[in-house]
Amino acid sequence: MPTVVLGGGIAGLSAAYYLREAAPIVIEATSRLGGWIHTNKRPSGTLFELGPRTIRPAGVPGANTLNLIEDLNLEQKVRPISRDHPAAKNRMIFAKGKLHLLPNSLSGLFQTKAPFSKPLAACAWTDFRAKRKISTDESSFDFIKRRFGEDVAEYAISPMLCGICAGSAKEISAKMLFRSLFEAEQKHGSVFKGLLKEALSAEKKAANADQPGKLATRAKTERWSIYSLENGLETLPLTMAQKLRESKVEFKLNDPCVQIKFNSDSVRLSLRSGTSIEGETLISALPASSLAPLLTEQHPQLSRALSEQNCATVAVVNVQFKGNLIKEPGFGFLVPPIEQKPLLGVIYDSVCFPCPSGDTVFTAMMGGHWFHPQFTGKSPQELASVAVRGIQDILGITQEPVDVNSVILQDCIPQYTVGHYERLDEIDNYVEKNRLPLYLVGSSYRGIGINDVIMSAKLAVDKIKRQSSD
Ligand SMILES: C=Cc1c2[nH]c(c1C)Cc1[nH]c(c(CCC(=O)O)c1C)Cc1[nH]c(c(C)c1CCC(=O)O)Cc1[nH]c(c(C)c1C=C)C2
Repeated sequence: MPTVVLGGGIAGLSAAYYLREAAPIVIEATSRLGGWIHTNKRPSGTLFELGPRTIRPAGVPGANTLNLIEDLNLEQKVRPISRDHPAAKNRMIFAKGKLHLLPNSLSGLFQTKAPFSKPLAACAWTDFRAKRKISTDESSFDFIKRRFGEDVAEYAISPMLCGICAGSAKEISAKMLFRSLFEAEQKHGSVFKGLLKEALSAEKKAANADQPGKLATRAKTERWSIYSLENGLETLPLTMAQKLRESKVEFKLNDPCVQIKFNSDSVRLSLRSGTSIEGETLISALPASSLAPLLTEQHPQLSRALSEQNCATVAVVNVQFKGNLIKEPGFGFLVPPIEQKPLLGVIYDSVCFPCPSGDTVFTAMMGGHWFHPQFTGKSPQELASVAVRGIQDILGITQEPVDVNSVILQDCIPQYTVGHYERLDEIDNYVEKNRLPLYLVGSSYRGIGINDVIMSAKLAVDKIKRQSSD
């Protein structure tokens, strides 16, 4: 019996790719593969990315993605941005009516730069003096405020979390971004005291990873900060799908799963069309909240635990203006939630990847944790006007755009709220105790970035292969 992969986004495709020799079946509810990775080529030739647009090469998961890209023969299509490129160095926040460049050098950390009221390096002193608070988890905002001060929580961490998960730092678990810092405080009483130990354990982790391939080594030597692919990031899932088809992997598209039942040594999936599929093992690459209702009848407790996760909805508006309008090149800017603006942030796409026409391309992101009630019921066109006006106001642009595309990405980013990792333990324990042949991969669990998601698929497939050879 085959392994069944549920979901044809990047997590499902990666799982199927790592498992391709065992001929898995991939089930996807829609007619499209690739999930949130979606590149829209405009009639002018400009690329609008509707979802993620770049990947980081750093760390073990970063090297793993580069190994995969090399395996897919996509090396020639990689478009890297080095660490000294303005898009890698210059990150801004819009606060108190102005754009502010975040410090990008050691000396910058020792200067008082607006909107901060003291040099960021002074945080080390705040951390040394702050009392330890014993807890299993707390919000990112509370953790950073306690250890480094309110300024840093409000103007550095809150916008950063908008840029990563479009979420509120007041709700997102401190362990999502600051796990090692959080644990350093719990163990050593101060974050800085624990940093040395963290560096040592990072080396140990790296020692356990697969060997970096040629491309990952090149990324290190050439000091890449981020990269994309020729014709946009969708080249990655499209190439994977093509290779999977060549490997005779079976796809069932346009047929959502409506129920999952586990038997003693197999799993049966009922699809909306009435088809039923039997497999030995199930890899679910669906968001936890979409998997939950499929398990309600047979495993209500597991279903309840999975359904506790919320996802944020993001409006993504791509905008093209004639000519070069960017005075200060950079990655773009983020807007701290305390500013109460409709924009979460704006990416300067054409700084990273210039338009052949010399035009300026921006992507505005809106909503996220604050989508409802602010934008409830608004059409993509209405949201496009809000975004265009926001960009024009902040950047002092008087001309109208030559091209705009607006989409609402419904429930696209899982929110790792306080208690997320404890809930994951509960889910894992349930699956193990009930000996379910179920593997959970994708952005709902242990990392929302593309690298994390691909890595989750690799780890699940490695485990399946180990178990079947035992
Ligand atoms: C649809 C909106 C998304 C927002 N965050 C993500 C998406 C898909 C996912 C994400 N973005 C970043 C990370 C961190 C790790 C990484 O892989 O780089 C993750 C998991 C960082 C990031 N944030 C923005 C960009 C362009 C990037 C680089 C990676 C990528 O292309 O997604 C900008 C940005 N993202 C969001 C907002 C609100 C925003 C604002 C300018 C939400």
